[in-house]
Amino acid sequence: MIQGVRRFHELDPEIKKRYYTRDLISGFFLVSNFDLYRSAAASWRDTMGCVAAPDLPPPEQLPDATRDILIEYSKQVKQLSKTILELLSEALGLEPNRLNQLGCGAGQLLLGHYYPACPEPEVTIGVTDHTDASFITILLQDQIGGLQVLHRNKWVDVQPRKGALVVNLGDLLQLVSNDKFISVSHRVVPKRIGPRISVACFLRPLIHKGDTDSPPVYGPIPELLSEENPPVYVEADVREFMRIHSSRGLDEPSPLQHFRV
Ligand SMILES: O=C(O)CCC(=O)C(=O)O
Ligand SMILES: [Fe+2]
Repeated sequence: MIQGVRRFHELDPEIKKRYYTRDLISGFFLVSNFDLYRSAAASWRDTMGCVAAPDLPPPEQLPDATRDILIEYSKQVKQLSKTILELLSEALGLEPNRLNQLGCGAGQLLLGHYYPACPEPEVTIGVTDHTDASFITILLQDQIGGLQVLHRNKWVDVQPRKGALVVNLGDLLQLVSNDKFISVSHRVVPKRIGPRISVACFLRPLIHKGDTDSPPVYGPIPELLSEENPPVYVEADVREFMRIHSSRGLDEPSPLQHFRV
């Protein structure tokens, strides 16, 4: 998959520009800095991607350079996401199927990032400090490194390991778990060597027009609430949640705070 993402980003710009758009919903896209002019700094990366669940775009809309592997990878990630959501349900003391039934993996967005080698890493940011809006994000990274998570107020490197995936907990999981799980702040620092390739699959509810008749609303899962554990969030319309998420700079506070009690 890493090679497939690299192949696409290293295509002739004349071919790539067919896919360049700021519409990240309708088909396969290439984008650079979706939050340009909203974040304080631009990110040192380009991103390709598409919605991968409920359905990938039709195969003929996917570029040759990445089509077959994208279809295969997305199939595998869908299976894995079911298992991870089962494990997280159990970790919360819920029925194993609870998070899958809630539709936590029903919508998926797959992104393939390309961080070029950077001549001045001291004054550049790969991607700024943020939490993901997803329930969880399944992340594949190559061996270059640069991903960091905030742990006890210190930035800690997430060392690449061959064959390993990183799973980030996102804001929507924090909301439905009523703060039992906390979404992780992370960022990517650029390197003099590169390119660095990563592939992020965001597990989200169904949010696009036509996906569902009524807007999905998510709040703290009732089984997790009690007198000692009252809800700390109100119910959130996820379209509103995502609208807030994508209309701000990635470096601004997460949409979660809008829904705190
Ligand atoms: O490139 C990475 O390792 C992280 C990407 C990321 O944080 C994101 O896409 O939200
Ligand atoms: Fe992220």
